[in-house]
Amino acid sequence: MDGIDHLADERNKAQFDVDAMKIVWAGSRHAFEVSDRISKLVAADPGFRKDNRPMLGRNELFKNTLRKAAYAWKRIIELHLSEEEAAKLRFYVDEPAYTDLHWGMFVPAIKGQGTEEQQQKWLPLAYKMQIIGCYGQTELGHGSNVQGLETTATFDPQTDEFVIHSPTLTSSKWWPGGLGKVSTHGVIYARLITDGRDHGVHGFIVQLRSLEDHSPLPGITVGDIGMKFGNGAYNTMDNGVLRFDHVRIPRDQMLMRVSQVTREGKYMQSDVPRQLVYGTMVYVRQTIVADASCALSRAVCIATRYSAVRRQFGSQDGGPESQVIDYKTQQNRLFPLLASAYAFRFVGEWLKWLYTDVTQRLQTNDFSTLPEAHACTAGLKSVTTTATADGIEECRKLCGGHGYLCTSGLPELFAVYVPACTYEGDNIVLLLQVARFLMKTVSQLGSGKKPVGTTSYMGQIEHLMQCRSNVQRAEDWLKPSAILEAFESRAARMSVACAQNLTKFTNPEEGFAELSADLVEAAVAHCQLIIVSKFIEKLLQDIPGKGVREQLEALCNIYALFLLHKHQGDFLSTGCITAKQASLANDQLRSLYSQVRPNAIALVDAFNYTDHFLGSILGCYDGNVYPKLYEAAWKDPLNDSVVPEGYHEYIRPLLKQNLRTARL
Ligand SMILES: CCCCCCCCCC/C=C\CCC/C=C/C(=O)SCCNC(=O)CCNC(=O)[C@H](O)C(C)(C)COP(=O)(O)OP(=O)(O)OC[C@H]1O[C@@H](n2cnc3c(N)ncnc32)[C@H](O)[C@@H]1OP(=O)(O)O
Ligand SMILES: Cc1cc2nc3c(=O)[nH]c(=O)nc-3n(C[C@H](O)[C@H](O)[C@H](O)COP(=O)(O)OP(=O)(O)OC[C@H]3O[C@@H](n4cnc5c(N)ncnc54)[C@H](O)[C@@H]3O)c2cc1C
Repeated sequence: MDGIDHLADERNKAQFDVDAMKIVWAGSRHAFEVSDRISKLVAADPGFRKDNRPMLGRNELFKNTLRKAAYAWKRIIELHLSEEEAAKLRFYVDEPAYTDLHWGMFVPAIKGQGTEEQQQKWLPLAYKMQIIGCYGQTELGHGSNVQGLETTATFDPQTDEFVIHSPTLTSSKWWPGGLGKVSTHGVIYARLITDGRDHGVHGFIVQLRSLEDHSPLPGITVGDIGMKFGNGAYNTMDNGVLRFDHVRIPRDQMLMRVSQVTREGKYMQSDVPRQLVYGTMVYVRQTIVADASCALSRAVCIATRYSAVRRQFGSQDGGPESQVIDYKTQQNRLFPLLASAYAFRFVGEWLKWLYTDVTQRLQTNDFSTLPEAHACTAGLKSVTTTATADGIEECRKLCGGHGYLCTSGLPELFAVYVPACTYEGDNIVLLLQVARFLMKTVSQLGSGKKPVGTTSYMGQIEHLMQCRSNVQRAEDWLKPSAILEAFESRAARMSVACAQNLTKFTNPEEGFAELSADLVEAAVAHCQLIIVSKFIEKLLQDIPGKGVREQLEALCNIYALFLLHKHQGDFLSTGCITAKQASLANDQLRSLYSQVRPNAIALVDAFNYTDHFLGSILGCYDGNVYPKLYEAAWKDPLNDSVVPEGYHEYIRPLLKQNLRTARL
């Protein structure tokens, strides 16, 4: 617009090397270079324009998504992009589409649950997009309770086929993304029945539509489930409904890595745990944690830049008013979110490592870390998505009235993001899984079995149950040991209290249900400890770049002390800290805000988001917000005419009638 960087003064205040921080954020120089190159490529291509999304009707919106997905694929082929680059391109195109489920769930389900032979047959077709797949698990009647699914796959030994059937209305598949209008195939979860015996839920590859004319195959009824929350947003996705009427598939389309059905119809289980049928969910939950840091950092980038641009009150002698970012209340809402974005980034990196490690162990039939991987992915998915969804809404409020405009980018981001609290497992249901894992860990403490991994802190249970924090001055809260001890003792004491209360019930399941709210809180405390400790571990690594480590230390302390302040009820009631120490933590938090304030804009610049990806006038790099808002308003279709359509039908007659009444 005017070519001036309105945030230049803010950028000049930075006390650290922003380029070095960009590499820390990206994970490596290589990751940064790929991300930087691909984001610019997408931003420069008018084929990936997205600013009109909230204005489009469903059909137009969906067709536009189909066009973009096909165009993205064309560019991926033309540019010979690697798998990593192609994934980045889809990420920066920034539009939920059937391809998310094809690459994100269908392919991983075949990789994780298919035999070598099945992978060789199906993966090349999927990689070339000669078939398009979805993940068909949830039904109208059951989502969380996977064992409650009703779709059946009955083996017919006469023909060597499975008969896939939806016996009830509630067994209709409901929600799978990409299913409604696009997928040709699906990994469909159904109860396996052989010789009249029900062996529980298994995955099957089922063709849904003709590869010739896209019409549903005989016995298949399929469609979209309808509009979802928000304009644009997740409505680019065709979440679907699907019913089977005795659809026959060959026996070799049951995914048979975990268990097999022989030609004679004999059910056999490999020596791998049956929970591997849930493996795709573990994989996706892990990616959702990394995605949380992307969504939250995006909202925080918008709110931080706008908070530096926006001025309100406080003018002295006719000088400029105060930047709203200088209000302590604004900092107290914004900076913990900034710190959370970094915290989720690092815990996401660690979770990716954990997932890779468990996958490698599975190859060698070492299943020992699977329960922990399940608990960590479930718990961290839950805690990070809840905080991110709440954080995006807080960023909208931090931007005042303008945050409510679609051009702020925040309403759409919120609408797209909130279902992350539900999909891939409802957040409460997942925290209850963590709680079960914790209760099991506590119950084994007396048996001499040493807790490992993320529960290893429970190995010092005697100390954690009686220790008292020795913080005496606000600065003492900057010591990682002080923070870790407080978080470990809080988590341990909450788990032990739940375990003790559970013993009061004769029926453990009844006790678990009765105490479930406390159990969820204990699970949250455990997950927050993981995030804090992974941030602290990150700081033990070599971190090059002037001032980068100091900024990360400040953010780590803000993240931990903000949680401590927010959950001080837990810390106080379990006796881990005193009221005086809680107050000192708050004093330290305020001074950390002052330390971060001059660096705030540079800390969000380090995310390296293009204006195209941010999709926000309030968050634009140059901070030239007002002219852009003013110009965008005039582009609204409602301003195409000065006198609105409908004036003659609805406004003029009203005014005339009021005129007559007034004359009376
Ligand atoms: C502005 C534009 C921006 C654009 C941005 C675009 C972003 C796009 C991002 C897209 C990302 C994603 C797209 C979303 C796609 C969504 C897909 C889905 O939702 S798929 C469906 C997911 N469904 C669920 O998650 C169901 C949840 N339920 C379950 O997982 C289970 O049933 C559970 C965990 C509740 C268990 O229930 P139950 O108690 O019945 O247990 P079981 O008897 O089945 O098993 C008990 C035993 O197994 C252990 N267990 C359970 N799960 C697992 C597992 N996954 N791995 C390992 N072990 C597991 C459990 O702990 C028990 O162990 P035990 O030792 O016996 O105690
Ligand atoms: C946008 C979106 C995309 C999706 N994509 C797919 C897809 O591609 N493929 C697919 O198969 N599915 C998909 N799903 C479905 C999704 O996985 C389920 O909706 C999710 O697992 C939650 O299950 P539910 O809907 O049965 O919720 P419910 O379990 O019915 O939850 C309702 C309420 O009950 C509570 N509750 C349930 N059980 C318990 C319990 N045991 N204890 C305490 N409280 C409980 C929950 O906390 C929640 O508050 C998608 C969903 C959405 C919203």
